[in-house]
Amino acid sequence: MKAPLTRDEVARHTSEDDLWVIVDHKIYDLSDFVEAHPGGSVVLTQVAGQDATTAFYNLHRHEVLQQYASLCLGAVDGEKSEVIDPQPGDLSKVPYAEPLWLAPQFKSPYYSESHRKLQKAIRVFVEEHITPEAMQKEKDGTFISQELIDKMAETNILAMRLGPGKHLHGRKLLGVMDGKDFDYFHDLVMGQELTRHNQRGFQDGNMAGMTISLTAVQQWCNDEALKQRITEEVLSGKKKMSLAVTEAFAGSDVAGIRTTAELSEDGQHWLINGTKKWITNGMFSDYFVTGCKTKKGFSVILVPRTEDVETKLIKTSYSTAAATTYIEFNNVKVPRNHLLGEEDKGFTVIMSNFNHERWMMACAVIRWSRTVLEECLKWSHQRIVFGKPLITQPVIRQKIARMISLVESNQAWLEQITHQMNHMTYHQQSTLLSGPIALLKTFATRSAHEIADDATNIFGGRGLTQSGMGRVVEMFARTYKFDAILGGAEEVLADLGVRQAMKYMPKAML
Ligand code: HEM
Repeated sequence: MKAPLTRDEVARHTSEDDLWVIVDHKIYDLSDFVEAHPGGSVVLTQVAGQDATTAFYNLHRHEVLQQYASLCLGAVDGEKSEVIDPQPGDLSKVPYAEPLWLAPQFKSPYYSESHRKLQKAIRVFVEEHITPEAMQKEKDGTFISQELIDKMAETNILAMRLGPGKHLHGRKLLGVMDGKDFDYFHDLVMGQELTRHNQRGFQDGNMAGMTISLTAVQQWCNDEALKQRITEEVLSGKKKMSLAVTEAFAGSDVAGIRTTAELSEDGQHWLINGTKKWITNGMFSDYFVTGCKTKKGFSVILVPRTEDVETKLIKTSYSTAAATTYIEFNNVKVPRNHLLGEEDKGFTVIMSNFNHERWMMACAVIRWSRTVLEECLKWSHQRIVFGKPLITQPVIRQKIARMISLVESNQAWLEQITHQMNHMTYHQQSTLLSGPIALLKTFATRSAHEIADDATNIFGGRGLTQSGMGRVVEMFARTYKFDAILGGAEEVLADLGVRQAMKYMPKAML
């Protein structure tokens, strides 16, 4: 019979080729791992035969133990593990790590049982199917796999990403709800949960282009058969698409773009010439919703990839998994019915399309900020400095207080705007909510700026390191600017928000 795994037994395994330690009441046989340990062998021999729980959590993320579970011999006789081992779909027990509506003790007027069911289902999906691929792609910079796209098409995740609408009717969403019941709070849940793999480049690589361009086809395509075909191709994952507005010549100042669209002599085709820059997912797109200069203004045209479309990868500060692209249109011939909205009236198309994009970006960056807050709460309880946990330092508590206030106020404003979206038509949203959404996104990314700064200081060197304890904070601090710039830069959006308010000021003297 095997000897019971007691602490005395552990204390007998203290040599480099026979080395056991205890972490969280479990015994690990590190004999074959000592040489491979990324932290070196010396530190392990120093704790051989001992309880190394405090030392371990001072230096490692809990997930390390899950990755190396095969080294575990079992629990110490009569003892029970104290650390929470998260299972797919679990809610975090860390205060403020989940939005209040998910904390059992709190109530919210906005969410019902179907939001909870969807939240649970998408969290499991993200943890099981998206996170492993996201981590790999963020590192190697390659694009999303067709296998994952197919899974997201089958479960209707792709379709949900366009927001509520007729395209969801008749679809079963992640097996838990009917598409016709999907509202903007379900949309918010999806937008927030889909960031939880914490890989910012991959987050955009995961069909972000589709979410901001197929919406324009849905709302503005004048040819019903064309609209149905494109929607079917893209939502089934067979074809990919992106929004091609920004150029080297013009970013937020859309009026300055130089790509031209001219009608052919027989009037049957558009001929597109020009370039586009920083186009998310462009490398693997089959269609480009493209902003063009036309005779008397600006128009939006759906351009299919042909041999006259050239795409080159741009390296940015997040992973090339996002497929950020430079595009050249060289006399590309596009059928006339591919015009979206009216000729020369493309501003209306682009501006109303921007609302959902900016709102989605706010959902995502607010959720990311919350994850960083959770990381800071965990780390400051776990990290021992000057002989005490970091959280015992008042200066750290001040930083965390500010983070909590920013995250919670952003989420509350987001939910209030989402509630309005649920009660407005697309047209009402365009006129009444473009200002509030622009201001919300600006406030969310300014908050992210402060949160990234404080979180990096809390994590110290680890906040600057791409692996290990601080990897989530390092990624956030390096990439939150994508949310501050894409979809409209902070300054432009802040200005838009105030100009919208000016429009509605009473004419009379006040
Ligand atoms: C089950 C036991 C252990 C496993 C599986 C393990 C695994 C790892 C891994 C994967 C890393 C790379 C960094 C990361 O991903 O977090 C690492 C780093 C490190 N480990 Fe361990 N480790 C164990 C126990 C220990 C113990 C008991 C100590 C110290 C007493 C220790 C000290 C270190 C140090 C100093 C680093 C470098 C950390 C840094 O650069 O911040 N390890 N370990």
